[in-house]
Amino acid sequence: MFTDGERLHAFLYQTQSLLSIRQFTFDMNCRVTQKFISPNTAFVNLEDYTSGKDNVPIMLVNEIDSKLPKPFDYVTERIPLTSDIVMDKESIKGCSCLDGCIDTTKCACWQKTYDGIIQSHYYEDLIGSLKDLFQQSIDIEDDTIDHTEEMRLFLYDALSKRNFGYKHGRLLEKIHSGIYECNGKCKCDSRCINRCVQFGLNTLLQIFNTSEKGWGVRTLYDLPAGTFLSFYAGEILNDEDANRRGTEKSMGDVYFTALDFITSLKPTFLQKKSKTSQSDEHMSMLNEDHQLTSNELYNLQLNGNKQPSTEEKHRGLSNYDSGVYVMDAHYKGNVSRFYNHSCSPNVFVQNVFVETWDVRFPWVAFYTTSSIKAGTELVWDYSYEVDTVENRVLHCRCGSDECRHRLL
Ligand SMILES: C[S@@+](CC[C@H](N)C(=O)[O-])C[C@H]1O[C@@H](n2cnc3c(N)ncnc32)[C@H](O)[C@@H]1O
Repeated sequence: MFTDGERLHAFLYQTQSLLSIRQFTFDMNCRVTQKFISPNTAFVNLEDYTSGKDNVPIMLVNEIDSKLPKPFDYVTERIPLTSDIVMDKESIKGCSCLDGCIDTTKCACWQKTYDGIIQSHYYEDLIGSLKDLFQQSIDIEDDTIDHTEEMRLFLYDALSKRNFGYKHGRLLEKIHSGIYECNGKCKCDSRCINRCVQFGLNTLLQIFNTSEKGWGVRTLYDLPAGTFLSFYAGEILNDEDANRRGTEKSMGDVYFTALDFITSLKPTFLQKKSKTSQSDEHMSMLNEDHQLTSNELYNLQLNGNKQPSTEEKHRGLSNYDSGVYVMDAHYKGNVSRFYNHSCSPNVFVQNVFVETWDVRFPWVAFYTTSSIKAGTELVWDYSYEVDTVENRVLHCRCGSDECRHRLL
């Protein structure tokens, strides 16, 4: 009997168990064996909508009528639409850990995640106060000593104690500056604690007809907080193709998700622009949890060619073109294309880097914000900006008490 995650992980690691810590929970409210059974009659009931293409079967039920979703190719990858979309997979580095990356302060991949936090404007206050603490702990009288490396290690240690990143296979807090998982160049193996999204789907989900919002996704079992659900699979489009598809009536931007991690890393760049400038407005619409609308994309394209700021150069962001890429799951996609919006979401989005550290191409991964009961719909906040798309109004039907009433 294990009462804490550390001991359980050590046991699984040492015994080279095929079980993963992600298959366990210490959340006593989670009834792990009790499957959700809908009381309604189903007109359609498919055991595996993916036809074996995903890691685990995904059921589909329709309790409203006998329709199915419009056909599309079920894929479990991210597929560049055109040959000009090339990810930089060369500059990725691996760690040399042999302990399953338990000591996160020594793992090069965790350090990459920590470095992102240290440099990100989101964590300015936290990092500032940690740096103050460090200053207080050293001998400031002797200014001949360079404390840079010592401070770096101090910050890594402090961040690891605050549980940034995966904890026993769960992600309890979003990391705005991205997560860098261990990868194919690392010495660690699949038992490493810094690998999650790369294993793909492993929870049992069900696609169902919500009636007011079209198809949606619910969980068939209770899920603890921070559980990884799935990542957004589909086609990667450049801005030109996204514009074309987004404005075509037969396609539209319904299944678009912006890969706008770069824009979320550019605070200096945004702040430097005049508040009233048109480009500023368009850039500020793009936060990292944002499903891109075609108009926004068009405007971004018009205003997107800027000189890199000092911060961009510092973080190596200027190594890449300034294009914003979009994931489109209209023709090719996975279960993630069916997650609906809610103004009180129970799912959050995390940018994760797996086989590439190219900041233009993070994996858009979905995790639970809190523990969720079997049968509950899984919903995230699309963060659309109302009135940004001409002649388009989309009323929100999330039903939450905090509903903002309009999606667009
Ligand atoms: C990414 S798709 C989600 C899956 C979609 N329901 C389906 O049937 O394929 C986004 C679309 O779902 C609908 N939708 C999602 N959340 C909604 C909400 N809270 N209120 C109204 N419609 C919603 C809207 O039509 C939106 O354009």
